[in-house]
Formats: sequence, C-alpha cells, structure tokens
Amino acid sequence: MLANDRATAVQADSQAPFYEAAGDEAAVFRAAARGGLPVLLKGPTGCGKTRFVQAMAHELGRELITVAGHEDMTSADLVGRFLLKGGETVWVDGPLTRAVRAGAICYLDEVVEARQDTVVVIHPLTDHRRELALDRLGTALPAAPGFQLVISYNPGYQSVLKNIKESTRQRFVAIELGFPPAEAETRIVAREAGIDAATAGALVGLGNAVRGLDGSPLREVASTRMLILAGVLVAHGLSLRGAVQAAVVQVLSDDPDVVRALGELADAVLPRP
Ligand SMILES: Nc1ncnc2c1ncn2[C@@H]1O[C@H](COP(=O)(O)OP(=O)(O)OP(=O)(O)O)[C@@H](O)[C@H]1O
Repeated sequence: MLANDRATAVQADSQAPFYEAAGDEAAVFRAAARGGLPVLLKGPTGCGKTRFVQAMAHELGRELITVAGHEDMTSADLVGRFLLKGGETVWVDGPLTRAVRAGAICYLDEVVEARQDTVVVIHPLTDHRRELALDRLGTALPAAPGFQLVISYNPGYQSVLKNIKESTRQRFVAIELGFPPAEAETRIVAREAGIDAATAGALVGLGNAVRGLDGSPLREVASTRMLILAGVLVAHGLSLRGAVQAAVVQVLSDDPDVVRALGELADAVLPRP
C-alpha cells in the first residue's frame, strides 16, 4: 500500500513494501500500467526508485523482475542465450524474455550503463508492436498482458558521460522522483532504520544541509538510503556523530578537505550530544 493512499485502501496489506509517496507518481504509474506504456524513472541514487517499483508491482499484483544495468551488459544478458547442458544445447531465457512471457514488470535499473546496441532490443517492446525479437530463435515473442517495462536513470551524474538516446527516451512516460520532503523523509528514515523521530529528523536535517551546499564538489549528495544506513548504526548502538561520520561523511568524499568541511557541517547541524 502506498502511504498516502491509506484512506482509499480497501484492505490493509501487511506484505506490501512500504513506500511513502511524494507526489502523483503512483497515479501516473497506474495510468501507464493500464495503457501498457513503459515508464522512465528519473532521480538521484537512493531516492526510492526501486522501492517505488516494488510497491507498484505489489499493488498491481504483477511479478517484478529486476535487472541491474552495467557497461558489459549484452543483449543476450537480457534476452537469453543457448547454453550447453549435459551435452545438449538448450535455450535459456534471459530476464527480459521471462518478463515478456510472464506478463511481469521488468525493471531495468541504471539502463544507461548498458551499451546502445543492448538498449535497442527494448524498442519493439515499447511501441505498438509490444514484442521481443528473439533473433537466435528466429521468432518474435508477443508480450503477455500485464508486461510493463520500467527503466531508471540518474540524470545527475550520468548526463556528463552518458545519456539515453532520444529515440529510446521518447518511447517512455517519465516520472521524476526526488528526495522526499523533510517530514516524509523523517518518517521513512525512522521506520526503515528503527530509530525515533527526533534522531531521524536530525539525520534528515543534515541530509538537507548537504543537499543545499552551494558549489558542492560532491558527485552525489546524501541520499535517503545513506541516512537510513546512518540510522541503522545508531539503532545498533553507535553515537549519532559516529554514525554520521561512518555512513555519510566518509562515504561522500575521499578528499581530506571535503571530509573536514562535511564534518564541520555535521557538527553545526546535529544536536549537541
Ligand atoms: N519514498 C520512500 N518510501 C519508502 N522508503 C524509501 C523511500 N525512498 C527511499 N526509501 C528507502 O531508501 C532505500 C533506498 O531506496 P531505493 O533502493 O528505492 O533507491 P533507488 O532510487 O532505487 O537507488 P539506486 O538508483 O541507487 O538504485 C530503500 O531501501 C528504502 O529503505
């Protein structure tokens, strides 16, 4: 269940992944799912993209098949390949093919990392054809009802090096996810880390201070995930400052000057011990 849909939920579902919505992302996703449209999730690392897809897949009653993109990923890694098994050559479906057959949601995480020739295999799945070319088998596989493609993309750090080709991008409905507003992020950090609201609020305050730094030399800012990790350290007995040093400051940079400056910021923002 999506947290801000509580009022309309017919029945509470304890198995549902916890996702605190920030805007109308769930409504857009539902409409895209009904229309069979592919979705592009944009947002910084650790802002809740994966959790959002998990929550939506659960709500829609679809299986979720996740593939982590990497630069050596080939189209065979997505589609499948012939493998030798006990002296016989057998075809083994890749995760995308399994999702197409099963009518599942296929989540390609950080798809920009993959080579362009790999990304192109998704094109016929994202337009009216809704089919996957299985070149090695000499057939095209129509997508089962319910199949939906979701890809994620981190515009912040990837745009410098890589970008999604326009011809790929324009096939998708885009949903932008940012870091949640402070109150919501505090609830998320408290719940996920198992800490009290005041401690979670202090971590979120620091997160927002790092995010607001002018002319920051950081490649990425403090993510919700990072704040949760700091919270987990606190939940397991570390002091708040020790946790912030280990899970935030040292993780964000290796540069001694930047580490020192972040440490000073943490000292200024966190409540006195
Ligand atoms: N809106 C949210 N509701 C509930 N939990 C959240 C939310 N946003 C972030 N989280 C928490 O933060 C963690 C990191 O989020 P998630 O893995 O979904 O990030 P992501 O955007 O997919 O990151 P990446 O781009 O690195 O894959 C989740 O495991 C969850 O605990």
